[in-house]
Amino acid sequence: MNEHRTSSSSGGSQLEKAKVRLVHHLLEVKMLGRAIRSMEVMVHSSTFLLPKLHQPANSPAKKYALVVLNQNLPRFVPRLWTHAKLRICADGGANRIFDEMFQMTNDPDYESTRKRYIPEIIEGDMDSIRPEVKQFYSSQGSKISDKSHNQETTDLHKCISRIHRCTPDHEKTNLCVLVTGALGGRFDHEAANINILYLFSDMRIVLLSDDCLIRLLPKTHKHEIYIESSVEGPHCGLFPVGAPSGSTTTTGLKWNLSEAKMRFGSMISTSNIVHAEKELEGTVLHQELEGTAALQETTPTEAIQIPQPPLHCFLAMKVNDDVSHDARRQERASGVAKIESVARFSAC
Ligand SMILES: Nc1ncnc2c1ncn2[C@@H]1O[C@H](COP(=O)(O)OP(=O)(O)OP(=O)(O)O)[C@@H](O)[C@H]1O
Ligand SMILES: Cc1ncc(C[n+]2csc(CCO)c2C)c(N)n1
Repeated sequence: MNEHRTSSSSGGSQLEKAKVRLVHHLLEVKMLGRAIRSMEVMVHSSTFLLPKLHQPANSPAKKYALVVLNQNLPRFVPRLWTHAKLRICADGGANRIFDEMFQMTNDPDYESTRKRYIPEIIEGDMDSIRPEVKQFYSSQGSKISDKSHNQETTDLHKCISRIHRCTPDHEKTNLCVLVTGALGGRFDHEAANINILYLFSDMRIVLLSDDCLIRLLPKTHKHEIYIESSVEGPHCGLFPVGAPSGSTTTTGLKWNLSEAKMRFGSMISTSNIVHAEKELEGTVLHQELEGTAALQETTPTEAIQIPQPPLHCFLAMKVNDDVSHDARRQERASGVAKIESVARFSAC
């Protein structure tokens, strides 16, 4: 009898515990939904890849800073160079500008081409820039920022630190830092370059190569990403690096996610395709991640706390030639894709 009572009361308490867990879970879902709805939208676009002629007249004025890394220059560098407000070469990136701009601009006059492309700053540990290149740019007025004493951070890190330091907070959101040659080379460099997106998540940084661009979708916002279908896509991927994305919902992709969990070691979205023909104006991806602080504010009990703040997700987008801009524009309709994602840590 006693035994029976014990097991039944323990069964009862198990049921109670399950109920409490369920209530907590429902509360958590409700709060996450509320957190998503209250987030501001961050708009992204890659119009910097387009020739000036094709840039939308009414797009909001964005300032670009260009950082050139020590890798083959992507074909659109001359265009980015012309429109950037600031140009920084990361150490050996200066060799690339010195050596490769002729071929890119098809200008037979070497001397005058060189003198047209002078970076404002060359920043780094100076172990890759050639002495004659350093001498040339120094004589043309470039600031040489020699950080050879610092072997703790990469040259890209040093460049972005400088931009971060020199940009007032209220201007950070209106500045886009384009980093060329960041992808497709040595994997340790590529991974370190991606890490920069996370280290400086309050800045808009786009890593670029001839084939791909990567941008962070910060956890603080919802995101609308207008895809320039003439020069980017249709392939794309979403990567929750460092932390799981607990619930991601997308529209406008061929393989949409519906409250899907993404994490490394499980499902991630790769080889996805922008597939937004049904919608009309540019492709938009929404991704939303909430932080611990927001949850703690609204959490009625200690039990539903997220153990660590979730991290951000990044979006990788295929980049294409823009030679047949008009043809391609007709071929692939622009559209709107949305991604909503909530990062959540589960106990497992
Ligand atoms: N193969 C590559 N792939 C991706 N990024 C690169 C590659 N090579 C250089 N970079 C980027 O360009 C920046 C400047 O390159 P540079 O060769 O001057 O760097 P470094 O610090 O001397 O590199 P290393 O590790 O070879 O000593 C690096 O900080 C890195 O961000
Ligand atoms: C844990 C650790 N790993 C590697 C390096 C080496 N390192 C990192 S960035 C950099 C500069 C490259 O220009 C160098 C040499 C370090 N310092 N600490």
